[in-house]
Amino acid sequence: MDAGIQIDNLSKSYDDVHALKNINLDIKAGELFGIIGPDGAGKTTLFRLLATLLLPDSGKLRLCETDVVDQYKVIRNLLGYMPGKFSLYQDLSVIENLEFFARVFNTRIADNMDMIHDIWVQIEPFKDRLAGKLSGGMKQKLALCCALIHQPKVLLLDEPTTGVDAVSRNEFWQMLKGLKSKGITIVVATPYMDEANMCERVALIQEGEILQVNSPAEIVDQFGKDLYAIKSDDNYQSLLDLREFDHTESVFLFGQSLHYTDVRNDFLIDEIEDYLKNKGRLQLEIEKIKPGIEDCFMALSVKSDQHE
Ligand SMILES: Nc1ncnc2c1ncn2[C@@H]1O[C@H](COP(=O)(O)OP(=O)(O)OP(=O)(O)O)[C@@H](O)[C@H]1O
Repeated sequence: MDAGIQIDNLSKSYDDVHALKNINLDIKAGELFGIIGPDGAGKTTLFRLLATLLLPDSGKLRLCETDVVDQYKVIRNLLGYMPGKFSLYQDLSVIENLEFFARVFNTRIADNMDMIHDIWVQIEPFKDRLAGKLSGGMKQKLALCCALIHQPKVLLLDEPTTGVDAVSRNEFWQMLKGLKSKGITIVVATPYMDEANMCERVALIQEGEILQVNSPAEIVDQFGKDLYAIKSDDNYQSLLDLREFDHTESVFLFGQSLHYTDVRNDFLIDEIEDYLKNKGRLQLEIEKIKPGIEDCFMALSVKSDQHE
């Protein structure tokens, strides 16, 4: 059985909100795939459709060569789903949660220990603690064990690292790489653009539309413009001034600096510096930088808005 996912012309609306607009996506068996987009982009809707919890308005979804709508009972056994919010019973202990999920799938923990062992050993010392009393990182590990206890072929993880500290986030991605080596197809939805680099390929999604599907490295390679980081004594005022600058193609606030592209291919950085100095800016620092996934996302989303 090929554990890939095929999505053809899929649309879903909630009344007048078009949560997914005619999307197409092909995820390969055994891939670690990211669905990357901001809040409200449609990630959860896509996962709920794949997990047989919602029906599409139109389009086809296939998972492990099986139609998700027609054969939803088969799909539920093939799939492990870790929803974004509270998939655990807070007033059951760690072990009781795991036993519960095993029973739902008519299986036993002992029969599936090989699948969860590496993760389970990290939470086993807390097995009698109520799930509600676990730290964010521990809850996430338990939820992952629960989603894996029936040995699914495909694992869907909806924002698994939201609200989790940086160390646990990193550990979590290492765990996913371990699972990938067992041959499971893993699809992770995340609003954190930097997590794209942990995936083999990603789909960038915004307002129900897929902007691009590719490997993170190829997405960055296709940026196609020189990018500059600009800092000054007042970044916000620089942003406003650069929006008025004749040669600005794009300018966004990124943390402690602005990210800027110019419509011209050939120009001197001094021209931007002089322009901002004339506007009264001090302590200017301008340097050419490599684009990240977030820069690519911004550029693609501007293009997509211009098409509408
Ligand atoms: N049950 C619902 N009723 C009405 N609108 C909904 C419902 N669920 C989602 N939406 C809307 O559909 C769009 C997509 O939401 P969805 O939850 O799929 O996005 P998301 O990328 O998972 O974002 P988030 O992380 O905020 O959940 C949003 O505009 C959202 O407000």
